[in-house]
Amino acid sequence: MESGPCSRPAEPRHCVSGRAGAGLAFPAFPLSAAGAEPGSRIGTVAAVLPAGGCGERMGVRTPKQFCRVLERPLISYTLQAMERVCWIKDIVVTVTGENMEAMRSIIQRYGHKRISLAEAGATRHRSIFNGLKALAEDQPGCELTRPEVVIIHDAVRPFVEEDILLRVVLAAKEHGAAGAIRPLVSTVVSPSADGHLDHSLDRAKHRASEMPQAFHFDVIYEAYQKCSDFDLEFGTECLQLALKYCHRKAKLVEGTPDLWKVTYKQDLCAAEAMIKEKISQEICVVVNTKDEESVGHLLEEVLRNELNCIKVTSTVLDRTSGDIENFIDQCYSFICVNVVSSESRETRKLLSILEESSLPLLYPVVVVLDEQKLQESLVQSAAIIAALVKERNSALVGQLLVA
Ligand SMILES: Nc1ccn([C@@H]2O[C@H](COP(=O)(O)OP(=O)(O)OP(=O)(O)O)[C@@H](O)[C@H]2O)c(=O)n1
Ligand SMILES: O=P(O)(O)OC[C@@H](O)[C@@H](O)[C@@H](O)CO
Repeated sequence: MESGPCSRPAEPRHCVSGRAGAGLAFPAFPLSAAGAEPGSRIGTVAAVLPAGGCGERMGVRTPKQFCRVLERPLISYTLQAMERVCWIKDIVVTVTGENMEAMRSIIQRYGHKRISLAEAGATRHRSIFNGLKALAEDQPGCELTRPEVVIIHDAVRPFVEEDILLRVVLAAKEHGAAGAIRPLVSTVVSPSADGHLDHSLDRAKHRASEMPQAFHFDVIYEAYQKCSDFDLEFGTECLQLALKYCHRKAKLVEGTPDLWKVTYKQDLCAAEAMIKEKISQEICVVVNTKDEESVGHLLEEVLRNELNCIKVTSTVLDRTSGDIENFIDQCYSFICVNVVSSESRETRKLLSILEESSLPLLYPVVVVLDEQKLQESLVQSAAIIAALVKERNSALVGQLLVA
Protein backbone atom coordinates (compact mmCIF):
# COMPACT_ATOMS: atom_id res chain seq x y z
CA MET A 1 0.00 0.00 0.00
CA GLU A 2 1.32 3.41 -0.90
CA SER A 3 0.79 6.85 0.50
CA GLY A 4 0.27 10.00 -1.50
CA PRO A 5 2.58 11.98 -3.76
CA CYS A 6 5.05 12.60 -0.93
CA SER A 7 5.84 8.89 -0.67
CA ARG A 8 8.65 6.96 -2.26
CA PRO A 9 7.65 4.59 -5.10
CA ALA A 10 6.69 1.44 -3.28
CA GLU A 11 5.68 -2.09 -3.82
CA PRO A 12 1.91 -2.39 -3.82
CA ARG A 13 0.42 -3.17 -0.43
CA HIS A 14 3.34 -1.87 1.54
CA CYS A 15 2.83 1.44 3.21
CA VAL A 16 5.85 3.68 2.88
CA SER A 17 7.03 6.78 4.62
CA GLY A 18 5.21 9.84 3.64
CA ARG A 19 1.88 10.52 5.11
CA ALA A 20 -1.44 10.22 3.39
CA GLY A 21 -3.29 13.21 4.65
CA ALA A 22 -0.09 14.32 6.37
CA GLY A 23 -0.28 17.69 8.04
CA LEU A 24 -3.93 17.85 7.17
CA ALA A 25 -5.67 19.89 9.81
CA PHE A 26 -8.42 17.38 9.48
CA PRO A 27 -11.62 19.10 10.60
CA ALA A 28 -13.61 17.01 13.04
CA PHE A 29 -16.72 17.25 11.01
CA PRO A 30 -19.44 19.32 12.75
CA LEU A 31 -22.63 17.32 12.34
CA SER A 32 -24.58 20.47 13.10
CA ALA A 33 -23.53 21.63 9.63
CA ALA A 34 -26.07 19.15 8.38
CA GLY A 35 -28.85 19.53 10.84
CA ALA A 36 -27.74 17.10 13.53
CA GLU A 37 -27.59 17.93 17.24
CA PRO A 38 -25.41 21.03 17.72
CA GLY A 39 -22.01 20.12 19.07
CA SER A 40 -22.18 16.46 17.97
CA ARG A 41 -19.20 15.35 15.99
CA ILE A 42 -18.32 12.63 13.55
CA GLY A 43 -14.99 10.90 13.78
CA THR A 44 -12.55 10.37 10.96
CA VAL A 45 -14.01 9.78 7.51
CA ALA A 46 -12.05 7.99 4.80
CA ALA A 47 -12.92 6.80 1.31
CA VAL A 48 -12.10 3.70 -0.72
CA LEU A 49 -12.25 4.09 -4.50
CA PRO A 50 -12.08 0.75 -6.35
CA ALA A 51 -10.23 1.36 -9.62
CA GLY A 52 -8.87 -2.09 -10.44
CA GLY A 53 -11.23 -3.09 -13.23
CA CYS A 54 -10.41 -3.67 -16.90
CA GLY A 55 -13.46 -1.92 -18.33
CA GLU A 56 -14.45 -4.83 -20.59
CA ARG A 57 -17.87 -3.35 -21.42
CA MET A 58 -16.17 -0.14 -22.58
CA GLY A 59 -14.63 -2.14 -25.39
CA VAL A 60 -11.27 -0.35 -25.51
CA ARG A 61 -7.76 -1.42 -24.49
CA THR A 62 -7.36 1.22 -21.81
CA PRO A 63 -9.23 0.48 -18.58
CA LYS A 64 -12.04 3.03 -18.54
CA GLN A 65 -10.87 4.70 -15.30
CA PHE A 66 -7.74 5.76 -17.24
CA CYS A 67 -9.56 6.77 -20.43
CA ARG A 68 -9.05 10.47 -21.15
CA VAL A 69 -11.87 12.99 -21.10
CA LEU A 70 -10.78 16.42 -22.39
CA GLU A 71 -7.16 15.23 -22.24
CA ARG A 72 -7.43 14.15 -18.62
CA PRO A 73 -7.89 10.62 -17.17
CA LEU A 74 -11.43 9.96 -15.95
CA ILE A 75 -10.24 8.90 -12.50
CA SER A 76 -8.63 12.29 -11.96
CA TYR A 77 -12.05 13.95 -12.07
CA THR A 78 -13.33 11.58 -9.41
CA LEU A 79 -10.29 12.23 -7.22
CA GLN A 80 -10.77 15.98 -7.69
CA ALA A 81 -14.42 15.66 -6.65
CA MET A 82 -13.50 13.69 -3.52
CA GLU A 83 -10.63 16.05 -2.66
CA ARG A 84 -13.00 19.03 -2.70
CA VAL A 85 -14.56 17.51 0.43
CA CYS A 86 -12.28 18.72 3.22
CA TRP A 87 -13.63 16.33 5.86
CA ILE A 88 -12.54 13.21 4.00
CA LYS A 89 -9.15 12.57 5.57
CA ASP A 90 -7.76 9.70 3.48
CA ILE A 91 -8.64 8.44 0.02
CA VAL A 92 -7.47 4.90 -0.76
CA VAL A 93 -7.50 3.98 -4.44
CA THR A 94 -7.12 0.32 -5.38
CA VAL A 95 -5.40 -0.30 -8.71
CA THR A 96 -3.78 -3.35 -10.27
CA GLY A 97 -0.02 -3.73 -9.90
CA GLU A 98 0.43 -3.10 -13.62
CA ASN A 99 -1.43 0.22 -13.37
CA MET A 100 0.28 1.37 -10.16
CA GLU A 101 2.85 3.44 -12.08
CA ALA A 102 0.17 5.04 -14.25
CA MET A 103 -1.81 5.92 -11.14
CA ARG A 104 1.22 7.40 -9.43
CA SER A 105 1.91 9.65 -12.42
CA ILE A 106 -1.71 10.83 -12.51
CA ILE A 107 -1.47 11.75 -8.81
CA GLN A 108 1.75 13.64 -9.51
CA ARG A 109 0.59 15.29 -12.76
CA TYR A 110 -2.66 16.64 -11.37
CA GLY A 111 -1.44 17.43 -7.87
CA HIS A 112 -3.82 15.07 -6.10
CA LYS A 113 -3.47 14.99 -2.30
CA ARG A 114 -4.58 12.63 0.48
CA ILE A 115 -4.34 9.69 -1.93
CA SER A 116 -2.97 6.29 -0.91
CA LEU A 117 -2.72 3.32 -3.23
CA ALA A 118 -3.51 -0.32 -2.51
CA GLU A 119 -3.45 -3.24 -4.86
CA ALA A 120 -6.74 -4.20 -6.49
CA GLY A 121 -8.18 -7.68 -6.35
CA ALA A 122 -9.57 -9.95 -9.05
CA THR A 123 -13.10 -8.68 -8.38
CA ARG A 124 -14.57 -5.38 -7.27
CA HIS A 125 -15.39 -6.75 -3.82
CA ARG A 126 -11.84 -8.03 -3.41
CA SER A 127 -10.51 -4.62 -4.46
CA ILE A 128 -12.72 -2.89 -1.93
CA PHE A 129 -11.63 -5.37 0.75
CA ASN A 130 -7.97 -4.58 0.00
CA GLY A 131 -8.74 -0.89 0.35
CA LEU A 132 -10.38 -1.50 3.73
CA LYS A 133 -7.39 -3.57 4.87
CA ALA A 134 -5.11 -0.64 4.03
CA LEU A 135 -7.17 1.52 6.38
CA ALA A 136 -7.47 -1.15 9.09
CA GLU A 137 -3.90 -2.34 9.33
CA ASP A 138 -1.52 -0.34 11.44
CA GLN A 139 1.37 -0.54 9.06
CA PRO A 140 4.66 0.85 10.40
CA GLY A 141 5.37 4.36 9.13
CA CYS A 142 1.95 4.66 7.53
CA GLU A 143 -0.24 7.54 8.60
CA LEU A 144 -3.56 6.19 7.45
CA THR A 145 -6.10 6.41 10.26
CA ARG A 146 -8.65 3.70 10.89
CA PRO A 147 -11.78 5.79 10.22
CA GLU A 148 -15.07 5.80 12.07
CA VAL A 149 -16.96 5.99 8.78
CA VAL A 150 -15.73 4.83 5.38
CA ILE A 151 -17.14 5.91 2.03
CA ILE A 152 -17.03 3.42 -0.83
CA HIS A 153 -17.31 5.04 -4.25
CA ASP A 154 -16.54 3.65 -7.71
CA ALA A 155 -13.63 5.51 -9.30
CA VAL A 156 -15.64 5.69 -12.53
CA ARG A 157 -18.40 7.81 -11.03
CA PRO A 158 -16.81 11.27 -11.39
CA PHE A 159 -19.87 13.43 -10.73
CA VAL A 160 -20.14 13.16 -6.98
CA GLU A 161 -20.79 16.27 -4.89
CA GLU A 162 -20.26 17.01 -1.20
CA ASP A 163 -24.00 17.12 -0.53
CA ILE A 164 -24.70 13.47 -1.34
CA LEU A 165 -21.48 12.39 0.36
CA LEU A 166 -22.56 14.24 3.47
CA ARG A 167 -26.04 12.76 3.46
CA VAL A 168 -24.76 9.24 2.98
CA VAL A 169 -22.09 9.61 5.68
CA LEU A 170 -24.55 11.03 8.21
CA ALA A 171 -27.02 8.23 7.45
CA ALA A 172 -24.23 5.66 7.86
CA LYS A 173 -23.19 7.25 11.13
CA GLU A 174 -26.72 6.72 12.44
CA HIS A 175 -27.61 3.38 10.83
CA GLY A 176 -24.25 1.68 10.31
CA ALA A 177 -24.69 1.58 6.53
CA ALA A 178 -26.14 3.82 3.86
CA GLY A 179 -26.19 4.09 0.10
CA ALA A 180 -27.40 6.36 -2.68
CA ILE A 181 -30.33 5.15 -4.75
CA ARG A 182 -32.02 6.36 -7.93
CA PRO A 183 -35.38 5.63 -9.58
CA LEU A 184 -35.28 2.81 -12.10
CA VAL A 185 -35.34 3.96 -15.71
CA SER A 186 -36.20 0.55 -17.15
CA THR A 187 -38.43 -2.07 -15.60
CA VAL A 188 -36.60 -5.08 -14.10
CA VAL A 189 -37.82 -8.46 -15.37
CA SER A 190 -36.95 -11.98 -14.30
CA PRO A 191 -36.47 -14.41 -17.22
CA SER A 192 -37.40 -18.08 -16.98
CA ALA A 193 -34.81 -20.79 -17.69
CA ASP A 194 -35.95 -20.99 -21.32
CA GLY A 195 -35.61 -17.26 -21.86
CA HIS A 196 -39.23 -16.18 -21.46
CA LEU A 197 -40.67 -13.67 -19.09
CA ASP A 198 -41.15 -15.25 -15.69
CA HIS A 199 -42.24 -12.05 -13.96
CA SER A 200 -41.48 -8.35 -13.82
CA LEU A 201 -40.81 -6.23 -10.75
CA ASP A 202 -43.03 -3.32 -9.87
CA ARG A 203 -40.77 -0.45 -10.91
CA ALA A 204 -42.41 1.90 -8.42
CA LYS A 205 -41.40 -0.38 -5.55
CA HIS A 206 -37.77 -0.80 -6.57
CA ARG A 207 -34.76 1.46 -6.90
CA ALA A 208 -31.32 1.33 -8.50
CA SER A 209 -28.45 1.08 -6.05
CA GLU A 210 -25.80 3.65 -6.90
CA MET A 211 -22.68 5.07 -5.20
CA PRO A 212 -21.50 6.66 -2.92
CA GLN A 213 -22.15 4.28 -0.07
CA ALA A 214 -20.90 4.67 3.48
CA PHE A 215 -20.51 2.42 6.49
CA HIS A 216 -19.33 2.28 10.05
CA PHE A 217 -15.85 1.08 9.26
CA ASP A 218 -16.09 -1.78 11.76
CA VAL A 219 -19.38 -2.98 10.21
CA ILE A 220 -18.20 -3.20 6.61
CA TYR A 221 -14.74 -4.48 7.57
CA GLU A 222 -16.31 -7.29 9.61
CA ALA A 223 -18.69 -8.06 6.74
CA TYR A 224 -15.79 -8.42 4.29
CA GLN A 225 -13.83 -10.54 6.75
CA LYS A 226 -16.82 -12.90 7.09
CA CYS A 227 -17.69 -12.76 3.38
CA SER A 228 -17.83 -16.07 1.50
CA ASP A 229 -15.59 -16.61 -1.51
CA PHE A 230 -18.73 -16.83 -3.62
CA ASP A 231 -19.85 -13.39 -2.53
CA LEU A 232 -16.36 -11.92 -2.98
CA GLU A 233 -16.27 -13.43 -6.46
CA PHE A 234 -19.77 -12.72 -7.75
CA GLY A 235 -21.33 -10.10 -5.48
CA THR A 236 -22.00 -6.55 -6.68
CA GLU A 237 -23.61 -4.94 -3.66
CA CYS A 238 -21.73 -3.78 -0.54
CA LEU A 239 -25.02 -2.92 1.20
CA GLN A 240 -26.00 -6.57 0.91
CA LEU A 241 -22.79 -7.68 2.62
CA ALA A 242 -23.56 -5.41 5.59
CA LEU A 243 -27.04 -6.91 5.79
CA LYS A 244 -26.05 -10.54 5.28
CA TYR A 245 -22.97 -10.66 7.51
CA CYS A 246 -23.64 -7.91 10.05
CA HIS A 247 -27.43 -7.71 10.00
CA ARG A 248 -27.25 -3.96 9.29
CA LYS A 249 -30.10 -2.67 7.12
CA ALA A 250 -28.61 0.20 5.16
CA LYS A 251 -30.41 3.53 5.08
CA LEU A 252 -31.25 4.33 1.46
CA VAL A 253 -30.59 7.95 0.47
CA GLU A 254 -32.14 9.55 -2.63
CA GLY A 255 -29.26 10.41 -4.96
CA THR A 256 -28.90 12.94 -7.76
CA PRO A 257 -29.13 12.09 -11.50
CA ASP A 258 -25.38 12.56 -12.07
CA LEU A 259 -24.26 9.67 -9.85
CA TRP A 260 -24.22 7.27 -12.84
CA LYS A 261 -21.31 4.94 -13.49
CA VAL A 262 -19.21 5.22 -16.66
CA THR A 263 -19.62 1.73 -18.10
CA TYR A 264 -20.07 1.86 -21.91
CA LYS A 265 -18.46 4.04 -24.54
CA GLN A 266 -21.51 6.32 -24.74
CA ASP A 267 -21.04 7.00 -21.03
CA LEU A 268 -17.63 8.48 -21.83
CA CYS A 269 -19.21 10.81 -24.42
CA ALA A 270 -21.85 11.80 -21.89
CA ALA A 271 -19.15 12.41 -19.27
CA GLU A 272 -17.26 14.66 -21.69
CA ALA A 273 -20.40 16.68 -22.43
CA MET A 274 -21.12 17.07 -18.72
CA ILE A 275 -17.55 18.07 -17.90
CA LYS A 276 -17.54 20.61 -20.75
CA GLU A 277 -20.77 22.02 -19.39
CA LYS A 278 -19.42 22.22 -15.83
CA ILE A 279 -16.09 23.82 -16.71
CA SER A 280 -17.63 26.35 -19.09
CA GLN A 281 -19.58 27.93 -16.26
CA GLU A 282 -16.92 30.48 -15.48
CA ILE A 283 -14.76 32.74 -17.64
CA CYS A 284 -11.89 34.86 -16.43
CA VAL A 285 -11.00 37.88 -18.57
CA VAL A 286 -7.32 38.63 -18.13
CA VAL A 287 -5.80 41.96 -19.04
CA ASN A 288 -2.09 42.49 -18.89
CA THR A 289 -1.78 45.82 -17.18
CA LYS A 290 -3.81 48.13 -15.00
CA ASP A 291 -4.36 50.61 -17.84
CA GLU A 292 -6.15 47.89 -19.83
CA GLU A 293 -8.49 47.18 -16.93
CA SER A 294 -11.32 49.26 -18.43
CA VAL A 295 -11.18 47.15 -21.60
CA GLY A 296 -11.36 43.99 -19.51
CA HIS A 297 -14.39 45.25 -17.59
CA LEU A 298 -16.06 46.25 -20.89
CA LEU A 299 -15.59 42.76 -22.31
CA GLU A 300 -16.65 41.25 -18.97
CA GLU A 301 -19.95 43.16 -19.13
CA VAL A 302 -20.68 42.13 -22.72
CA LEU A 303 -19.77 38.49 -22.02
CA ARG A 304 -21.99 38.49 -18.95
CA ASN A 305 -24.88 39.74 -21.06
CA GLU A 306 -24.05 37.38 -23.92
CA LEU A 307 -23.65 34.38 -21.62
CA ASN A 308 -26.19 35.08 -18.95
CA CYS A 309 -25.77 31.76 -17.14
CA ILE A 310 -21.99 31.98 -16.92
CA LYS A 311 -20.00 33.72 -14.20
CA VAL A 312 -17.52 36.20 -15.69
CA THR A 313 -14.71 37.77 -13.71
CA SER A 314 -11.70 39.77 -14.76
CA THR A 315 -8.26 40.27 -13.37
CA VAL A 316 -4.95 41.92 -14.13
CA LEU A 317 -2.12 39.59 -14.93
CA ASP A 318 0.17 41.40 -12.55
CA ARG A 319 3.90 40.94 -12.66
CA THR A 320 3.75 38.14 -10.07
CA SER A 321 0.83 36.45 -11.82
CA GLY A 322 -0.40 35.76 -8.30
CA ASP A 323 -3.97 36.61 -9.30
CA ILE A 324 -4.09 33.93 -11.96
CA GLU A 325 -2.97 31.27 -9.50
CA ASN A 326 -6.07 32.09 -7.42
CA PHE A 327 -8.34 31.64 -10.41
CA ILE A 328 -6.79 28.40 -11.64
CA ASP A 329 -8.46 26.25 -9.07
CA GLN A 330 -12.00 27.13 -10.01
CA CYS A 331 -11.93 28.68 -13.45
CA TYR A 332 -11.20 26.78 -16.64
CA SER A 333 -11.58 29.45 -19.34
CA PHE A 334 -9.23 32.39 -19.59
CA ILE A 335 -9.77 35.15 -22.15
CA CYS A 336 -6.61 37.18 -22.51
CA VAL A 337 -7.30 40.66 -23.82
CA ASN A 338 -4.21 42.29 -25.20
CA VAL A 339 -4.55 45.74 -26.72
CA VAL A 340 -0.83 46.14 -27.35
CA SER A 341 0.48 43.26 -29.44
CA SER A 342 -0.20 39.59 -29.90
CA GLU A 343 3.42 38.86 -29.09
CA SER A 344 3.03 40.37 -25.63
CA ARG A 345 5.27 38.80 -23.03
CA GLU A 346 2.39 38.77 -20.56
CA THR A 347 0.16 36.78 -22.93
CA ARG A 348 2.85 34.17 -23.33
CA LYS A 349 3.31 34.19 -19.58
CA LEU A 350 -0.41 33.46 -19.08
CA LEU A 351 -0.19 30.56 -21.52
CA SER A 352 2.78 29.06 -19.67
CA ILE A 353 1.06 29.50 -16.27
CA LEU A 354 -1.97 27.64 -17.56
CA GLU A 355 0.10 24.91 -19.16
CA GLU A 356 2.04 24.39 -15.90
CA SER A 357 -1.08 24.44 -13.73
CA SER A 358 -2.12 21.16 -12.16
CA LEU A 359 -5.47 21.27 -13.97
CA PRO A 360 -4.43 21.39 -17.63
CA LEU A 361 -7.87 21.24 -19.14
CA LEU A 362 -8.23 22.80 -22.56
CA TYR A 363 -8.02 26.55 -22.42
CA PRO A 364 -8.97 28.19 -25.72
CA VAL A 365 -7.06 31.40 -25.25
CA VAL A 366 -8.49 34.25 -27.26
CA VAL A 367 -6.38 37.34 -27.72
CA VAL A 368 -8.40 40.32 -28.87
CA LEU A 369 -6.19 42.99 -30.40
CA ASP A 370 -6.62 46.66 -31.22
CA GLU A 371 -8.74 48.53 -28.68
CA GLN A 372 -10.62 50.39 -31.44
CA LYS A 373 -11.63 47.13 -33.13
CA LEU A 374 -12.51 45.68 -29.75
CA GLN A 375 -15.01 48.50 -29.14
CA GLU A 376 -16.55 48.02 -32.61
CA SER A 377 -16.63 44.23 -32.49
CA LEU A 378 -17.30 43.61 -28.82
CA VAL A 379 -20.54 41.69 -29.28
CA GLN A 380 -19.11 39.62 -32.14
CA SER A 381 -16.00 38.93 -30.04
CA ALA A 382 -18.18 37.82 -27.14
CA ALA A 383 -20.13 35.45 -29.38
CA ILE A 384 -16.89 33.94 -30.75
CA ILE A 385 -15.43 33.65 -27.25
CA ALA A 386 -18.58 31.93 -25.99
CA ALA A 387 -18.37 29.39 -28.82
CA LEU A 388 -14.67 28.74 -28.13
CA VAL A 389 -15.26 28.25 -24.40
CA LYS A 390 -18.11 25.80 -24.97
CA GLU A 391 -16.50 23.94 -27.88
CA ARG A 392 -13.06 23.46 -26.28
CA ASN A 393 -11.69 21.85 -29.39
CA SER A 394 -8.10 20.77 -28.70
CA ALA A 395 -7.05 22.40 -31.99
CA LEU A 396 -8.01 25.76 -30.51
CA VAL A 397 -5.84 25.56 -27.39
CA GLY A 398 -3.48 28.50 -27.27
CA GLN A 399 -4.67 29.95 -30.59
CA LEU A 400 -4.57 33.70 -31.09
CA LEU A 401 -7.75 35.16 -32.49
CA VAL A 402 -7.24 38.54 -34.08
CA ALA A 403 -10.60 40.25 -34.03
N1 LIG B 1 -11.52 -6.30 -10.03
C1 LIG B 1 -12.11 -5.08 -10.01
C2 LIG B 1 -13.21 -4.79 -10.84
C3 LIG B 1 -13.76 -3.52 -10.81
N2 LIG B 1 -13.20 -2.59 -9.99
C4 LIG B 1 -13.70 -1.22 -9.98
O1 LIG B 1 -15.05 -1.16 -9.57
C5 LIG B 1 -15.69 -0.04 -10.20
C6 LIG B 1 -17.03 -0.44 -10.82
O2 LIG B 1 -16.88 -1.64 -11.52
P1 LIG B 1 -17.22 -1.81 -13.09
O3 LIG B 1 -18.00 -0.65 -13.61
O4 LIG B 1 -17.76 -3.16 -13.27
O5 LIG B 1 -15.76 -1.71 -13.73
P2 LIG B 1 -15.05 -2.84 -14.62
O6 LIG B 1 -15.05 -4.14 -13.91
O7 LIG B 1 -13.73 -2.26 -15.02
O8 LIG B 1 -16.01 -2.89 -15.90
P3 LIG B 1 -16.35 -4.21 -16.76
O9 LIG B 1 -17.29 -5.01 -15.88
O10 LIG B 1 -17.03 -3.64 -17.97
O11 LIG B 1 -15.07 -4.93 -17.03
C7 LIG B 1 -14.72 0.49 -11.26
O12 LIG B 1 -14.16 1.69 -10.80
C8 LIG B 1 -13.68 -0.61 -11.37
O13 LIG B 1 -12.39 -0.09 -11.70
C9 LIG B 1 -12.13 -2.89 -9.15
O14 LIG B 1 -11.65 -2.04 -8.40
N3 LIG B 1 -11.60 -4.14 -9.17
O1 LIG C 1 -21.52 -4.43 -11.21
P1 LIG C 1 -20.59 -3.34 -11.53
O2 LIG C 1 -19.17 -3.71 -11.16
O3 LIG C 1 -20.73 -2.81 -12.91
O4 LIG C 1 -20.99 -2.11 -10.58
C1 LIG C 1 -20.73 -2.22 -9.24
C2 LIG C 1 -21.59 -1.26 -8.45
O5 LIG C 1 -21.36 0.06 -8.87
C3 LIG C 1 -23.05 -1.56 -8.64
O6 LIG C 1 -23.28 -2.86 -8.24
C4 LIG C 1 -23.93 -0.54 -7.93
O7 LIG C 1 -25.21 -0.96 -8.08
C5 LIG C 1 -23.62 -0.30 -6.46
O8 LIG C 1 -23.67 -1.40 -5.70
